[in-house]
Amino acid sequence: QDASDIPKQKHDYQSDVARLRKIVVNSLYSNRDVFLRELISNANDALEKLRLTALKEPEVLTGAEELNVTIKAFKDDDGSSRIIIRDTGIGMTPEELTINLGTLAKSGTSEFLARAENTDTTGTGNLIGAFGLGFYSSFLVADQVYVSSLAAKSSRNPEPVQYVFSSSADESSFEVYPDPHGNTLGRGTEITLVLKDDTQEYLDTHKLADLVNKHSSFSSQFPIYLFTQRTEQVPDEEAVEEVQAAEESKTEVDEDEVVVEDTTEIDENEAKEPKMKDVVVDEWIHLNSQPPIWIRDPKTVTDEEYELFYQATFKDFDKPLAWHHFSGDTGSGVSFRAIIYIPSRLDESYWNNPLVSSSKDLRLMVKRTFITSDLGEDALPKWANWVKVIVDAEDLPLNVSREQLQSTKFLKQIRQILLRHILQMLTRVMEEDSEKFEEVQKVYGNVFKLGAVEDKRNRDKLVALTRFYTNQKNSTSLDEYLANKKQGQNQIFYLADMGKKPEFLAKSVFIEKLDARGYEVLLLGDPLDEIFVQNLRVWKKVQFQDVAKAGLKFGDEDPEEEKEEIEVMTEKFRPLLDWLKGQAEDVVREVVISNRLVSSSCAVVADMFGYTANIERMMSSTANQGNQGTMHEFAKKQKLLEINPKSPLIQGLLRRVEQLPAEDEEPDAEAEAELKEVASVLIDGALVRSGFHVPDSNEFFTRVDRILRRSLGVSETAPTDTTVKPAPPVDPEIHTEDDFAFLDDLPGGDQPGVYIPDSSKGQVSWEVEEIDEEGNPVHPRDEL
Ligand SMILES: Nc1ncnc2c1ncn2[C@@H]1O[C@H](COP(=O)(O)OP(=O)(O)OP(=O)(O)O)[C@@H](O)[C@H]1O
Repeated sequence: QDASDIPKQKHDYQSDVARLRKIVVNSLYSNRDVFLRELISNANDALEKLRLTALKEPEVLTGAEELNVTIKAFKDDDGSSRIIIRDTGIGMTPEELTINLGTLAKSGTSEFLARAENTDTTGTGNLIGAFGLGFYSSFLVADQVYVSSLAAKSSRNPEPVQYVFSSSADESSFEVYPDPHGNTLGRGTEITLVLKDDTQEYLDTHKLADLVNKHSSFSSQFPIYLFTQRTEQVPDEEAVEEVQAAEESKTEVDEDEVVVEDTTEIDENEAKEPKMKDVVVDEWIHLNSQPPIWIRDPKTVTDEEYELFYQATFKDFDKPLAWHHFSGDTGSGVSFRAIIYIPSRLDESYWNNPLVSSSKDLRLMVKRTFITSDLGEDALPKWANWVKVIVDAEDLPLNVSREQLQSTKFLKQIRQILLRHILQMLTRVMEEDSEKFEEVQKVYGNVFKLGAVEDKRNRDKLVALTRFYTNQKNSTSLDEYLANKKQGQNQIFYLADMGKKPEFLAKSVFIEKLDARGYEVLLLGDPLDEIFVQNLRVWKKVQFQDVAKAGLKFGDEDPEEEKEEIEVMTEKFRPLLDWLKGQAEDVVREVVISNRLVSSSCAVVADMFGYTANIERMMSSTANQGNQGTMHEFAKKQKLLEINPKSPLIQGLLRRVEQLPAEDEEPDAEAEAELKEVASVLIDGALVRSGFHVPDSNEFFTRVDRILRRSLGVSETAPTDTTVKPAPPVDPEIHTEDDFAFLDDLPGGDQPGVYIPDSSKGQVSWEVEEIDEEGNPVHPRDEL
């Protein structure tokens, strides 16, 4: 590739590339193998791009006939060891060589850099495995790299010229220049790696073949050929002719053609002449000659093959959690084969935009040829759009475009089929492998709840996959819950409080009695849980009952007896109920005798149409979005104060209320004020215990303070010593600029304006009002 007389354009690497190359060059040797996988993957991408472009512009196919990748390792005449990886793909123009190989465009790379520079070299090795370095992995094994490329001929580029990109591992620059050999490639890209002294092992064709088989045989749909030489014994008599034949086959190989079969043939009647001699036979071996795994019979594919295929195809370096390989017919006569994979984690962005669904990893092939992985928005519902799927349709035309595809029945049908299989597969994991199902729950537990809300058609199957905490178990399905319900119980009890841990919820006043009596209650701490039950409302004809709301029924009550008991109690506590209602009228609609409390004295319960504390919080976090108005205010007031007639505190309060002077008697202002204070603390306490906000927390604590003093026998009116150290005297001296040097370091420098910390961006807004000298706002209208 020497081209001393050709003018070369020299470029400095963009700084990130320089950093990246440094890491690569200095990083551990154990990961060097990845270079081959990365370069083959690039070659495959280039071939794929060519084929897709050719659908619209067949002209790009001129120049080289076969679409393939070839690999040749040899010792050059100058003693250097070289590997040449060549593809007949789309190729690169000189500008593309400069931009694609001299700058970094990959999104993951800056993350990689940040992490790699903070880790020791062992860690870097793992990172390389996880991220994939693309072209730069060449420098793991090579001192010097040449990339010759001839872009495909097209209307925009009717006369492409072959250019070379050249760079060595220790330079911070690269060169791009016209290939001194001219347009030798026909089309595509040839990467020549001049191996380092300590990477000579890659000259070994067995090693190369093993590497390709391990990593790349899945990642390329195009044939990959490896150049090999073997020694063969041939009769000496034919020596001259044989040598010529071998020469011929060698020349053939030296040109663009790829010869798959052994070209040396031995004549049958040569047995007469036993004298033999050794000849070296050149051979191109087809490395990935096995059909792709989705075409194969699932029985013949090993788990490791499924995993490697997944990792190579979807560029996920974690192993999948599970997969399902099947074939079928869409019903409109298109037969297909598919593999569905469940990744081991959800993309971090999954929950950012809960209502938008686009599946990036639904790879559609037709007759083994990749067509598209973009099946448009809503190709799958949101709950399922994280699956990674490969579908190969046998009977669709190869040149179908994405737009055409969307108008075919095929897409709609395949969508239903995929969804059915995803659900079958998850259900099978649930039924047959509880350990794996636990892992699935960890990652996708909330996804199933979302699905049950979103996908009405598959609701029942998705609900069956959901799991919940309860006061009795760490995990239950709704069916298990129903199997455990008590005689007469006709409600599914749940307590929802967003963001709270199950252990906390288990101590709530609302489940006191249920828990004490042995009833199971779902403890829902995730915001999605409440949305889930609100949407579902009923499961297998049993209604969900929020235990923080009115309407709770155990189911074993004798309605007559209970009614009577409540009536008796209500009569007995009438004076207290009436009096408390007067005290609590700002917060609750009614005060009633409770049948849900055991040890607590009282609780605030949402009425049928009222908001529970959980919903109220959700509403107020969106309150400034308006349009809630009176309905919101109305719903907020729909609460009941329930009192526990068995609580000594309540009984004591009743006695004190009864002792208050009647209306026609002389009022006892002091006794009344004291009682009011107790009531107020009781009501506020009930609000807090029930998860609501106290209307005025200052007032609340002042009252608590007074009551505490009373119980300690301290004077209620004795003032606290409030003397404090006053501020130092006025200091009119102006400070030097140095005292404000720190201001320069603040974002925005010394510019006037409001500085918003990054963490609050988008959350704060303000309006600026112009004021006149007297401090009055200036309204534009004033100027009229
Ligand atoms: N053999 C090739 N033929 C044509 N273009 C290539 C070839 N190899 C690399 N390129 C171009 O150079 C770009 C950069 O390659 P690189 O391998 O660094 O990153 P990538 O391929 O985009 O990312 P990744 O390897 O992680 O998929 C590619 O996007 C492609 O445009």
